[in-house]
Amino acid sequence: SLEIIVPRDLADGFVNNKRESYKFKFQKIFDQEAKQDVVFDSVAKPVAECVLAGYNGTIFAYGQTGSGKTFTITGGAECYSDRGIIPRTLSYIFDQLQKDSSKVYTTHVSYLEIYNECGYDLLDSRHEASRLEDLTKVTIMEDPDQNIHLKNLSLQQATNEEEALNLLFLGDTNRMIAETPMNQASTRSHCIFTIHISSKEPGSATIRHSKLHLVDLAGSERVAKTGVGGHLLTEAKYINLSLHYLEQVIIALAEKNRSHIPYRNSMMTSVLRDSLGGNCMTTMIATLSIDKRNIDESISTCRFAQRVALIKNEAVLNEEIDPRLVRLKKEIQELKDELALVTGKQRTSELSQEELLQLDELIEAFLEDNEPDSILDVGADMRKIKYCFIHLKVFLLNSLKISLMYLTDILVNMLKKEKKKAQDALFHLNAASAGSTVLEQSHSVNLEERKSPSSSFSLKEAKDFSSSVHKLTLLSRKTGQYRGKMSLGYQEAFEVFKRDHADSITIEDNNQLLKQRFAEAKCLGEKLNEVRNKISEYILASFYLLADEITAFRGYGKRFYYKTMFNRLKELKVEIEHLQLLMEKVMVKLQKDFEIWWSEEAINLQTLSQHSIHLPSCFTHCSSIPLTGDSQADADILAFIKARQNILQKKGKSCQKIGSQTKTSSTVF
Ligand SMILES: Nc1ncnc2c1ncn2[C@@H]1O[C@H](COP(=O)(O)OP(=O)(O)OP(=O)(O)O)[C@@H](O)[C@H]1O
Repeated sequence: SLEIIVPRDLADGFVNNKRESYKFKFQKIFDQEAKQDVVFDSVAKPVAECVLAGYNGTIFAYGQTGSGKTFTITGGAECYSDRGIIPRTLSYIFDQLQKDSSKVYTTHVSYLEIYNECGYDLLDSRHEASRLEDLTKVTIMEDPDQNIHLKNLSLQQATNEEEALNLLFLGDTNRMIAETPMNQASTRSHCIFTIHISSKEPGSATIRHSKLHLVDLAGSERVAKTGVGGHLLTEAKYINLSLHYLEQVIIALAEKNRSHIPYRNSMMTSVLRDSLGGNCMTTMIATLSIDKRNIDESISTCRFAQRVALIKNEAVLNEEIDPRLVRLKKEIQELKDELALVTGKQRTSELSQEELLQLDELIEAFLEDNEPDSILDVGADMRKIKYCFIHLKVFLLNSLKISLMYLTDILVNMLKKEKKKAQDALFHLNAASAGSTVLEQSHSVNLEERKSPSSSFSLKEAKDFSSSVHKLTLLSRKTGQYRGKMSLGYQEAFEVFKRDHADSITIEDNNQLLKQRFAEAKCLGEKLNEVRNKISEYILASFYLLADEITAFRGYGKRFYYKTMFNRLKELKVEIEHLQLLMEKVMVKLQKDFEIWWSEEAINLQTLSQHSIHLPSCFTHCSSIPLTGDSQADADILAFIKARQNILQKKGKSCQKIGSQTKTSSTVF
């Protein structure tokens, strides 16, 4: 349970009644020290398990701006351990899928942003987003059975964790690039990342479909308190309206005997219709900011969460008969009808008892006939032909089995004799030196353990590793485009800006970490190869030395070592890829911040020159700078000089050296 104590002064000021203590009960409460893996294990893992079993699932984060919704759902951009529910869930799901060979799985992801009641596809690869409006618009369609369909929302196939993570980061980057200062995307829009899973047992006609929505809602604060106006007010109204409609849906669902639930009032409630009061395992995460100023928002968040907890969903397995199979069955029936029409006989799928007896006699006669040219003629009936083939196959296998048993007996006897000779020789040798009886314990080593290691885990994966970590991600292509466009002066200014940006420490830290991980991976890769070769030698040796137990035991130890190293290498691969994506993301943010700042500086300088205002004293040496006459280029040059001066002034240092990096340095500009 959670108790919020409102101090008397606050109770008098902001909250109408005089209550000082508000108590709430929840399934689980995490304090601010809670780590992401703990949150994943207790919140997301149970839902992911249900989704893997074929149920729909939703996890949504609700709370005021800055309370940690994005941090919980997506994760922090600074370090690997900060990754949130989405990357951890992807990792868990793909891990489980890999372990289950009883079914064939297909996985897709989609990423939808809802801003001002309009939906946008964050994974639209056909468009390079620089504004939100550039992204493909998604609209809602309803079929006659009142099922919701999202038109234009792309479903991207992801066959493994790496592909899914790339898509997540692509969507996050599109979201970041498309946001404007007026639209701080994370604050003012809702985002829904969905993992779609289909599964089918080989040979079965039933397909299971399930989806997992991971939802990061817009900030839940009330408009009246935020004190915004103009465009922001319109926006805030939309956001508050959609959250208000969400609240209405929740209230309606919690009421007994309510027949109409107002899902259609907003896009978000329409999309989440199944998650709220429908066929879905839904979990809500309420995020609170413990700051004293936010007490009333925290109380209303808790109240909302309490109401949500009252809703009862009914989750059922989503199964359907494979439509291809239905079509094929129909086709078979039509063909059967056609055949009956041509032959004049209606054929059943089974042969009659009488027909089977006749066939057995024919086959027997055929097998007993020593004439090489003899023929087994059963007519143009596929059922009879198949029966003959099966019969002959069984006959052949039985004959083979008998020959093998005979051969094995001979071989086993040979082996026993050879082994006895080797043991006797070793026994005499050992007895002469220490009287050891090591060999007596030999029989427990399982032949299964002597198989080649490559049969239980694939070496190809280890080789793929080195190539995949160097692969260009979708994001680096995006950042590459930016860099390609820069002029020399622009690049120099960007370098100065980057050096002093708050995120430069993150970049540097992650860079160091990446280097360490690369080195570790390289070293592991080399060792892995070495061990692999040793194992092959041992196995070969133990095979030729007719089960020398000591050698095999050593080989087994190496195998275990190999497996541990291989698993570590796999972990490293995921971590390195994640770090690379984090770095790309920070770089995109940095470039974006720089462009905003750069254009602001250029505008400021243009204004200065238009109003014939003299440049400040720090610009006096500018007169020696040759200007080009082109207003845009000159503004760029002057903006850069001013930027450099600004940095130097703030740092209070001489012109030659720009000072050290600080976390708050973004305020410098
Ligand atoms: N548990 C946490 N540990 C460390 N940092 C956190 C934690 N929760 C949030 N933060 C940090 O607090 C800041 C705000 O968090 P976040 O962006 O997740 O809030 P939000 O609720 O999503 O806000 P918005 O409504 O604007 O999207 C971020 O810088 C984030 O890294």
